[in-house]
Amino acid sequence: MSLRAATRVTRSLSGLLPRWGHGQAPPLLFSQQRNNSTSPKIRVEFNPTSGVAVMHMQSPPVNSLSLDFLTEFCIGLEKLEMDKGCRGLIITSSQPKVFSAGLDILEMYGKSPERCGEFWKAVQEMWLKLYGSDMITIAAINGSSPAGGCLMALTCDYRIMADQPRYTIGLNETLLGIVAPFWFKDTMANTVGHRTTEMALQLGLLYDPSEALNVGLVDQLVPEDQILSAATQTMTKWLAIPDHARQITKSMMRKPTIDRLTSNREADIQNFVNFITKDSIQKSLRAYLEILKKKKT
Ligand SMILES: CC/C=C\CCC/C=C/C(=O)SCCNC(=O)CCNC(=O)[C@H](O)C(C)(C)COP(=O)(O)OP(=O)(O)OC[C@H]1O[C@@H](n2cnc3c(N)ncnc32)[C@H](O)[C@@H]1OP(=O)(O)O
Repeated sequence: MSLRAATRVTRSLSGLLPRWGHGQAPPLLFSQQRNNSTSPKIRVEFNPTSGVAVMHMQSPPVNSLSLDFLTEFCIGLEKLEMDKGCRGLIITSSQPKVFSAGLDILEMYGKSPERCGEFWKAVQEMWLKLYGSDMITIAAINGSSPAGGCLMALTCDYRIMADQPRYTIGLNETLLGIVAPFWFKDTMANTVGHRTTEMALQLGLLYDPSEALNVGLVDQLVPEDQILSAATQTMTKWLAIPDHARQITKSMMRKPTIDRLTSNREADIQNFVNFITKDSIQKSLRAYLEILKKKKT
């Protein structure tokens, strides 16, 4: 781990200690309204000539993965998957500085077990659809991408990140006092290997772009204004490979990981619900939300 990554971890961890005593009311009220907007959270541009679609995530402020967002994302993905003319998908963000802030913490804080279960099923669905996609999938990561945002990028076939040192990417769940589930861990280990994953997950490491490139978490760095053209160039290379051969190869590589979740889906939902609704975990999430709020003051 580089010194810069270590410093970031230490800073984040020291801020995570809960600051209220037993029986005290939550010191902050968190808006539950942010994700109720009815404007589309995903915009898809499909070019039938090239066979490539670009999916723009446009859910202000930070493309957090709420139940509504995930539902829209999966519907969009399914439509493209069913369109035989669509061979490639580029995923990017329309929000400044952020690719995706990961799972919407407000979906995990103060919610009923039933609602948490519904939410987790949608997270699983997003991963299963994207990791198992027949399309060539490229993440054009034009901003920070922690936790579930990093998972989404890792789930693609290729990752291009904007070379902007203030952006970070990684599975930082432990910093929130929560645990990346086995299929998050498997997806990362399949990309960067066991040892790097073991250390990154325990420490909740968030890498800057050059560190992410060094460990293989992303495949390429480009100036931010070139990210879509670089993704299109890479896509052209991948499109030159016959679809059936590429798809069978992709499936051969990913099927064991996908099968592990599909055969344990219900247990994984139950495990999430039991874990996330624990008082101690709810306190950690509340502390983290407070930190996000305080950052501004
Ligand atoms: C058994 C298994 C159990 C559990 C498994 C759970 C797995 C969990 C996976 C996850 O993905 S958890 C989410 C992790 N995400 C994060 O840690 C990211 C937190 N956010 C940030 O670090 C930053 O917001 C940023 C993405 C780097 C962007 O920074 P910026 O300065 O541009 O924005 P700001 O921090 O001011 O945020 C704006 C606004 O958005 C709210 N916000 C941010 N992230 C989230 C989020 N993930 N969910 C909900 N809301 C989020 C933030 O509070 C601000 O809100 P406000 O405007 O109302 O103050």
